[in-house]
Order: sequence, then structure tokens, then C-alpha cells
Amino acid sequence: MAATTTSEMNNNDLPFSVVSIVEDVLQQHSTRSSDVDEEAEENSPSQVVEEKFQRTHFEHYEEQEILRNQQKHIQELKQTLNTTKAGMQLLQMKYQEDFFHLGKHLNGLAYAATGYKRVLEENRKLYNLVQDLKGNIRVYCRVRPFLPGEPTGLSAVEHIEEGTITIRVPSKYGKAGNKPFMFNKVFGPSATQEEVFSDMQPLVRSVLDGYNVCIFAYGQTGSGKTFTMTGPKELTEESLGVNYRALADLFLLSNQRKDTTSYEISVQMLEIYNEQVRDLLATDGQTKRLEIRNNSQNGINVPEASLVPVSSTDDALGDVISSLSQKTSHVPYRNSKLTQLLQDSLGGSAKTLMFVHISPEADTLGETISTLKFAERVGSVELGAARVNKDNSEVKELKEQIANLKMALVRKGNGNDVQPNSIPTNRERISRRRSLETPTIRPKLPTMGNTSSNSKPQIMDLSGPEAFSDSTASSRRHSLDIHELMKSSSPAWPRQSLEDRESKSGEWIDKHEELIQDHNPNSAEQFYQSMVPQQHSLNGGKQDFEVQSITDNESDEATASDCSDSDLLWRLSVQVNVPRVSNVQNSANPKPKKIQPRTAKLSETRSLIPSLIPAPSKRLPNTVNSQPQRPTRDGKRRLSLGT
Ligand SMILES: Nc1ncnc2c1ncn2[C@@H]1O[C@H](COP(=O)(O)OP(=O)(O)OP(=O)(O)O)[C@@H](O)[C@H]1O
Repeated sequence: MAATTTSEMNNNDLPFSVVSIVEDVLQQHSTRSSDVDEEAEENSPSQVVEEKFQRTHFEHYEEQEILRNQQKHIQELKQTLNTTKAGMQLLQMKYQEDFFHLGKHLNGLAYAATGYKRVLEENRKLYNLVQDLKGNIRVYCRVRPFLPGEPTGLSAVEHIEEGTITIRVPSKYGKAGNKPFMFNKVFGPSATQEEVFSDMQPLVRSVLDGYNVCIFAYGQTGSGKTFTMTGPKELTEESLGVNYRALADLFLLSNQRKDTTSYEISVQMLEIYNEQVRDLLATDGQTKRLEIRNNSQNGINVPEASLVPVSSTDDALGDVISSLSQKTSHVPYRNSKLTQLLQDSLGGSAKTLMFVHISPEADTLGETISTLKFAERVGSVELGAARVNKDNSEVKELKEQIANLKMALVRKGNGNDVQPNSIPTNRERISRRRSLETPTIRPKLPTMGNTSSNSKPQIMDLSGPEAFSDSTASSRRHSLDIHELMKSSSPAWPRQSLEDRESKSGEWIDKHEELIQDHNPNSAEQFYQSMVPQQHSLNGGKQDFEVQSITDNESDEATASDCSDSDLLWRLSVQVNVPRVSNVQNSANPKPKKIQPRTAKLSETRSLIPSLIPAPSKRLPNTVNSQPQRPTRDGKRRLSLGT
């Protein structure tokens, strides 16, 4: 029985203490049995047997009692064990349930967090869209990281969040505390070149939709302007700056669209240093000094000539921004070479983006704060909504006629007899209109007074080999044309008749142009490859950066694929204007081209949306500068440009 009990106990996984108690009892039982046997041997047999029986019986009874008690305890223990097990299982289930709920809750929180981020991003896009519609200059702020070897003390930047950068201001700069500055976007020290470019890529791409785009970098020396615009000294694919990426992207798109659209891309690199403009791509081994010219055909351009310093770039840019933000009738663009070149971007119909750069070091905080304040002011300048170039064909033609008439009047006033042929003949007009229709490269229209139909990005850098390219004319390049030309003392500027100019349109537009890409399907990769190993090798004989948007019957894909959300309304204005171009074509061409069904369909769609198009804000024309010249100041802040 003892054995059975033990085995039972074992089978039920009874605690060790219970098993040992049972074994002790069995041990005692066998000891007592042997004692009884010994006593029986000493007494008479019958008595002994009697006593033995009684004792055994009694002991047996006792043992049974003990066993019963123990079994009872075992049962109780079993029950406790089962209850505990059940309790444990319950707890486990509860914990699992709690974990599940916690996970769900966390998921919900994570989702809410991403939702919040999405909403913030959406808000930013909408804010940018509103700003674009108002024509505000977009301002992106970028903070350079601490450089190796620099004392990595306390950063001047307290906090960065989407479009807000908060600066720690100590008491020596006024009221101590945190000062927030708001921009369209703020990139922290860890932002990569790719991140920076991807944010502005839609803007760059809108060049191919016919917009002028100007991108320039501003900030104190060593704050990272060159890094953003070009890249570091050791260029790798990852470290390529905005200029390379923008060009590579334009080549890529032009290649992708080659079946429907032909783009002509050329590059111009200039340096403005001490108010002198130099052609960085001059092939004769010397950097030529250039003069900035403005005519209504091509807007600002730079024929060969020397320049007289006018005023500090820093002051001049500040003055222009100030005038623009106060909406004064006269904006002193001509006070510096930079502002002259940027005239169409700062006051024209271009989309303009300024990168403001700051260093993280606390000891440059004074400069940082004034840079950020200036940049905030720039961000508040409303230029009016950007306008696509190609919607201006009729206006362009009328302006062309007005300019020709003005020219004729001026000549008449000078005693020259003017032939009425300075007014374009029907044939010329038709040929111009045809040029708008051409499905390949749009020829440059040379006649004065005409607004350009080309988009010309610029690249400029004022610090070291800072470069920028020329921007095209917009409809606002007006008042300077005649006066400029008449006042010109540049020997290189052709004293040609309008007819001559028309016949040599390419030369009229820019002497420093050289086609670097045309119909080359591999040009994007070639360009990219050539840039990385050669580093800054744009000097290799390629000149003049000019991107032209060509056909007016561009396919939907050709115009649509590149636009960001914020470009949507800009695109709408492109679309609305297309039917007008078609009309011009039809009226101008005696044998009108058969309109592609795709284009016709587009026209229908487009005709539905004109009411959505914001009216471009109007500005008074600029007059020839009459501002007093300002002394040059050796400003610390500098600019790097790329349009
Ligand atoms: N975002 C960045 N990440 C890493 N290094 C950077 C970054 N920005 C700038 N640098 C480094 O900081 C140094 C100064 O930058 P950079 O030459 O671009 O300044 P800058 O504003 O063009 O100066 P300057 O006006 O004197 O020409 C360079 O060594 C550059 O590689």
C-alpha cells in the first residue's frame, strides 16, 4: 500500500516533502513490526500472539489514520496546485490581453503620429501652394553640421521642426530666450543632398513646363552655400549639389520625353566678384569680363564688356527685397550686378527659391540672427504668381510691335529715316508663328520688345567660383530695352538692324551660348558621369545654360509628369493657355496643321478651368535706375545662385 501511495504521489507530481513524510511513516511501521516480533519471542506464545495482534491492530489503525490525513493533505495540496495553475493561466491570459491592447494602443499612437506628420506635411504643402499663388519667394533654411576639428560646443540651434527653426538667443543679443524663425522648409545638419534636392525637384522640373526658375543660396561665409549648390570638394554621387542634380534631372526628363518634345539645354556659368561679372566658361583660357544687358527679347543677358562697380551686393539685395516687400514703384535692381541679373527672378514671373544657410556655432550667432531675419523678410515678398512663358505668344507679338515702333520713333528722333520694315511683315509674323508650332526646338525670337518663350535657368556663385546663368525675359522686361540699347557703350553689342538681328537670332540672344546637348538620348547619364569624376568640369568648354520649353502642342505627359502638388495651379495656367496658342497657329498658318486628337482633347479640358487661374499680380515697370550709387561694403554674407 505504501508503494502504491508513493507511486500515486509520484504520478501526481506531489511535492517532495509529502513523499518524504510517507517514507518516514513506512520506516517507523517496519521498525515497530520488528520490535513486536522480538517481544513475542520472549513471552508465552498465545499471550504474545494476542498482544501482538492487538498492538498491530492498533498501530495499523494509527497508520491508516495518518495515511488518511496525509491523503487528505495531498488532496488539498492538489487542489491548491490546480487553483494556482488556473490562477496562473488566468493571469497569463490577462497579460496577453493587456499586451495585445497595449500593442493596439501603441499602433494607434504610431498611426496618429504618422497622421500628424502627414497633416503637417500637407499643411506645409498647402502653405507653399498659397505662397506660390501669391508668388512668394520660397525660402529654405539649411543648417551646416559642426565640421571636424571645430569645437562642438553648444549649438546655436535649439530645435528644428519642419518649417521652423528655433535659435537660442543669449542676453547679449537682446532678450534672452528661444527665437523661432519660420520658412518653407528647414533642413537640419543631418539632411542629405538628396533630401534637399528631392524637396525642390518639382520646382526645377517646372522649367520644362516653361517657367523661369531661380534658385540661389545666401548666408555667411563658410555656412554651406557651395556645399548645397555644388557639393563638397570631393564629389561623389551622394554629395552632388543642387546644380548637378538639377541638370541631370532636366537631361533625364528631356530624354524621357524625346518622342514628344525636344529641349535645347545649354549652360552658362558666370562669376560676380567685386561687382564684376566673369564668364567662367571662356574657352580661350582667360575669364572674360562681361556686361549685363537687358532687352525684352531675352531679358537679362551678358554681352562682352567691362563693368563699373555700383554697390555692394549685400546692400543691393537688401534694398531690392525691401522695396519689393514694401511694394514701392521703383525697385533698385540696377544697384548691383547680382540684383540686375536676378531682376526677372526677384521681380519677374519666375519661381524663386532662396536657400538661407547658417552655421551652428554659437560665436557666429549675431550673423546667424541677422541672416535669418533677412531671410524671413525675403520669404514675405510677394512677386505675384509665376507665369508660364509659352502663354504669351499674342502679347509677345504685340509687345514686339510696340518695341519696333518705339525703335522707329527713336531713330526718327535721331534723324535717321526709318523704314517701316522694322515693323514685322506678315511673312515675318507667320514665320514666327510657325516657329511656335515647330515640334522641335523653338527658335529664339530676336526682335526687341518681344518676351521670350524660353526658360533659362541660372547658376551663380558669388564666393570663389560662384556661377550663375542667365534668366530669360519675362513680360516684365520692358522699360529697359530701348534705353539700354541706346545707351549701350559695349563694343561687343551689335549695332545691327532689326532685320539683321532677326536673321542672326542666335547671336542676338547670347554670344556666350554654346549648345551642349541636343537630341542626345544618353546625355543625362553622360552628364552625370562626366560631372562626378571630373569635379567642377563644367569649364570644359561648355557654355551658357539655357533650357527651352519648345512645342506648344506638348503632350500631356510632357507637361504633367513633373509637377508637384504645389505646382498644380501653375500647371493649370499652362493648360488654359494652350488653346490660345492653337488659335494663333491656325490664324497664322495658311495651311494649318492638323491638330492631334490628343491636343484637341486637352484643349477641351483646359477650357474648363480658366476661372481657377489666379490673375498675375501687376507691377509697375522698372525705370532706368536713378538711385545714387552706394559705397561698396565688404559684406560678410554671400550668395550662390543657380536658376
Ligand atoms: N551640410 C553639410 N554637410 C557637411 N559639410 C558641410 C555642409 N555644409 C557645408 N559643409 C562644409 O563646410 C565647409 C564650408 O562650406 P561651403 O564652402 O559650402 O561654405 P560657403 O558658404 O560656400 O562659404 P564661402 O561663402 O566662404 O564660399 C566646407 O568644407 C563644406 O564641405
